[in-house]
Amino acid sequence: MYHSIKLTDNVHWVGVNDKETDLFESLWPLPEGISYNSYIIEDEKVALIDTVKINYNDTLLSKIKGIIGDKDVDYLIINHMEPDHSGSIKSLLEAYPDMKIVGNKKTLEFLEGFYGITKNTQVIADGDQLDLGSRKLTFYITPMVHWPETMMTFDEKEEILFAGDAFGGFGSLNGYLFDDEVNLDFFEDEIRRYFSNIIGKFGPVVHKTIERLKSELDIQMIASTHGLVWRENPGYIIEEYDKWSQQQTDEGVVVVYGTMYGNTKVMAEVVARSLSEHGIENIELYDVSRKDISFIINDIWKYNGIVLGSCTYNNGIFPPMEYLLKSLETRNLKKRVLGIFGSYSWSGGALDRLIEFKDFVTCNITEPIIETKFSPNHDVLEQCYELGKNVAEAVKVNNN
Ligand SMILES: Cc1cc2nc3c(=O)[nH]c(=O)nc-3n(C[C@H](O)[C@H](O)[C@H](O)COP(=O)(O)O)c2cc1C
Repeated sequence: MYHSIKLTDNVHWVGVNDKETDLFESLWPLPEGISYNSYIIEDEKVALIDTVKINYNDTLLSKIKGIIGDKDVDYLIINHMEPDHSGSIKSLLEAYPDMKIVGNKKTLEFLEGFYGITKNTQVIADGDQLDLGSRKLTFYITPMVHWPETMMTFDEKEEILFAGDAFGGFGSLNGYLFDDEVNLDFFEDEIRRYFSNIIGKFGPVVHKTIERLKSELDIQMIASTHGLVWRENPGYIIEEYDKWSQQQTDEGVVVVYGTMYGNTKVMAEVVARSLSEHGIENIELYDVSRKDISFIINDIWKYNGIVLGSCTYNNGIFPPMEYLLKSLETRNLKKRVLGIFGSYSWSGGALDRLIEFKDFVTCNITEPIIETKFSPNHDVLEQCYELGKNVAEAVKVNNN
């Protein structure tokens, strides 16, 4: 069939592209869509690995039939129960009533909780194998590489790792599927945006899992539930994920400001100019109200410096900046050079919250910490310039 794609003679991608959903998890913009990847292995037994979002059930079924015709699907392996991958389970059971659903203990708890399915199940433990005839599949339980039930499935014969959400990214598959079929520039950004926003919080677990995979498996191909299949250079995406999981960064600074009437913006622009004058080539300057937070977090995951400035709003920090701070605290931000500054006109509040943030995250604070009452005067702007200079020097030293 033309609309499924061969990974190998007996392994096919039967996933779908979603260009209709605007916000992934109702949070993260999808300007270039996303794919939900499902794979079918046609051996003596037929196994399907993960399904797709409920809206695409018919497309998935027609792709499956295009490969196996009237044969049955014997096993459905669930690496991840999030509804964008488990949405078609009920439809598949209707089409293939004898199909066995394979998952770990937690998977089955989620299967019953979400879909009321308790029959046709086969529970596996870490390291268990499933014999499909000419090949065996081995299961690796990888809790919290995104959810508690997540696992990975390794095809011993073809050395393909079906990795669940790990190694996935945003961006639909526009005709291409494999890493060697595209220019990776776009994908590198969209995969990092996916990692930093969706998986970033679980970095230490991801790192441990990668260490285990590297030591136990010889991986020829990585087939994730989102985005590209890595067949030319699976090592590339493993190393990128590992780097991000440990918050290793490149030299550069992200300056983010929250402003209503522009005073805080003036301060941010002086900091940015000073960064540039002091040799920093990668500078991102964002108005926190106007740039979606997922793109800001993506850049923060890329670079080793951050400068955050905010106006005061109702005795506290400006609400969009609070959202960013909370998001970074949740992701256990560390190893960054950090600069902060605030503005107010009577009670203050923004800088207090930024100081609380500085104490929460494991980053190196760079002096001066600046606060202005009303519009920034000459002295304040001089301090902003000083902050830019000091941050520039610190990120050059601190490039990890
Ligand atoms: C709606 C609103 C609420 C504010 N609430 C406070 C406040 O609670 N305490 C305070 O010290 N300043 C408050 N301010 C003043 C601003 O924080 C201050 O003027 C700041 O310099 C504005 O920066 P901006 O020009 O970057 O928006 C408020 C201003 C506005 C417009």
